[in-house]
Amino acid sequence: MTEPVFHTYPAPAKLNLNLLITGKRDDGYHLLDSDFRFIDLCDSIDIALRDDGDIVLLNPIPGVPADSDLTVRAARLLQQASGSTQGASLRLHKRIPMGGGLGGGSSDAATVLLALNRLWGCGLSRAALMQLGVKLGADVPVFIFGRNARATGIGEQLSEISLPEAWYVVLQPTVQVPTAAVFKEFSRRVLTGQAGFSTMRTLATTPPRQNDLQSVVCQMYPAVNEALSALRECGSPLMTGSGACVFLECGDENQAKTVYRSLSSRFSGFVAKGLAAHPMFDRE
Ligand SMILES: C[C@@](CO)(OP(=O)(O)O)[C@H](O)COP(=O)(O)OP(=O)(O)OC[C@H]1O[C@@H](n2ccc(N)nc2=O)[C@H](O)[C@@H]1O
Ligand SMILES: Nc1ncnc2c1ncn2[C@@H]1O[C@H](COP(=O)(O)OP(=O)(O)O)[C@@H](O)[C@H]1O
Repeated sequence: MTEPVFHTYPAPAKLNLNLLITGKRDDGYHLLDSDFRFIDLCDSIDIALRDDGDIVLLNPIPGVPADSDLTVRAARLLQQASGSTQGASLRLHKRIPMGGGLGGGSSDAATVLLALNRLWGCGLSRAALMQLGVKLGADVPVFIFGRNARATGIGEQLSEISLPEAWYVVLQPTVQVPTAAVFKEFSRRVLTGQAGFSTMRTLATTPPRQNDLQSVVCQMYPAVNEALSALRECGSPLMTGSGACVFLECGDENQAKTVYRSLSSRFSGFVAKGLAAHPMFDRE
């Protein structure tokens, strides 16, 4: 039997540079207005073709059964949608903290869709892959879109944005935040008048450095508040997505490293560079 040939594909993390919650759909999903930026912290996925049609994750994440891993779900969804009879073996190298608001699972799913669409020769357009991706999670389409983007709808309506070079100090409080619980608590606060929906910004407005989920998460998880307070000594930090990670934008790498060094004995985290585009994005 011939040895399988693996190819390796990157799956970058994202930051939400702002996150406004502008409303709620009838199905319970919330409407957002958010600027997504890719950063250079990446998972990577080794993929080899199989001709038996099986989708096999060789190294499941402890606590996440292979069948519920977003990489496996993405591959099976593409098989169904394209009618492909080919399979794949997947090996996942996780570096993006889980439940951190950095979109790791969604990015892994997007990378599998992009890679297998090519390897299986499915020929689905980027738009068709994005429509498939949103079935796996609201964050998946932006990673298939491939450029830093302003997202509206639940995250599936995307327009490219151009962002200056920047480095980010990211602190990772030692909690995993369940996205659904955070949205649920935000919704409860809206219903009881303790919070309100933001207005979608107009094109002319400078994006506010605001995350409407931040105060909810800080109350549920004091560790997130502590990380924000520590970064506030150096600037104006923000939480990404539904947390738990928080970040501070810096204009140059030295500044970011200096800030991180001053906090690294108290917090885990890392310094990341903002990317101009997804590493798999080729401007054809
Ligand atoms: C908040 C954001 C911002 O980028 O990021 P993360 O913190 O997850 O990274 C995303 O909107 C998260 O997207 P994603 O993580 O793919 O969420 P999903 O799996 O689709 O949804 C998980 C649950 O969160 C709630 N949910 C999610 C997205 C949304 N726009 N409205 C919601 O109400 C729903 O209860 C849903 O069942
Ligand atoms: N490949 C994957 N990588 C990470 N998480 C995954 C993956 N597949 C499924 N999950 C599940 O999705 C949850 C949230 O994942 P993640 O994308 O890391 O966080 P967030 O939505 O906060 O950005 C995890 O706790 C895990 O149960």
